[in-house]
Amino acid sequence: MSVPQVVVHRDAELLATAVAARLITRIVDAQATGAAVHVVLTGGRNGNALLEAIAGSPARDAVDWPRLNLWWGDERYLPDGHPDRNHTQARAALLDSVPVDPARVHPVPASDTQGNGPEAAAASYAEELARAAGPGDRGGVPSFDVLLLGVGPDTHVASLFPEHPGVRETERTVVAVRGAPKPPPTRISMTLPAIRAAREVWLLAAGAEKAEAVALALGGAGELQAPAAGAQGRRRTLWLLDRAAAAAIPQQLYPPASP
Ligand SMILES: O=C1O[C@H](COP(=O)(O)O)[C@@H](O)[C@H](O)[C@H]1O
Repeated sequence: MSVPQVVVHRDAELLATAVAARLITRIVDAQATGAAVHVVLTGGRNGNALLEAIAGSPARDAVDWPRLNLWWGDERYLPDGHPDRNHTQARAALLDSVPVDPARVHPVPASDTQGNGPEAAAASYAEELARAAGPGDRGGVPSFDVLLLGVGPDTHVASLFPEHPGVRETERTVVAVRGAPKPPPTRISMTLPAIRAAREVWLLAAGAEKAEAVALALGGAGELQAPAAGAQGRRRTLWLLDRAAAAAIPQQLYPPASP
């Protein structure tokens, strides 16, 4: 696993703009190799702000959208089109305005399309991921090029909450989450093993309400107490923060040249 690297931007708006530029470049470079590129999206404020920033960037046209494979790290178990679904929010922020191929966009099943409960929806998403995995991929998921995660104020990532059963999962790639402390209580989430199969994991956090969580996760907490601490990419783990969210991180992690 990779050692976390921290990048700090002035504020939430610049964070979204800078990460949008970074992600567009990363996708364009990966697509230039001819390989299938897989990106895992996140919900939440920073995830949606990033998608809006991509939508507003002229460089978005450099992405070969029909060839891009998109997944979600977690989802709220709600009917298709519900405004609180991460998929619905991603469509509004970006996906409805770029020429993605619906066959390559992989939303987590919704409660009305997969009405047999969140456990069945999680199993179905795990199967979909396994079908997309190539012979060289590990752990029953495609080798995600970039897996994005928002960091919650309690250190949750995807829908893996501190001390919840989901964060203890070591085998399955996707689990149902019941009784989540953040509404809605019923969710579907990729697990830490699936997250750690990604080549690059990028964690996003902005705002003073995230400062304690970021400091805890980067300060040596265990993943049960702070799930964000367990989110690491095979090649790269990037913590992309604004100044307010970075305010309490250990001094030695603060990048020296941050503006
Ligand atoms: O509920 C969720 O929360 C996290 C963090 O969201 P934020 O608004 O605090 O940034 C998000 O990453 C996750 O996808 C979402 O389902």
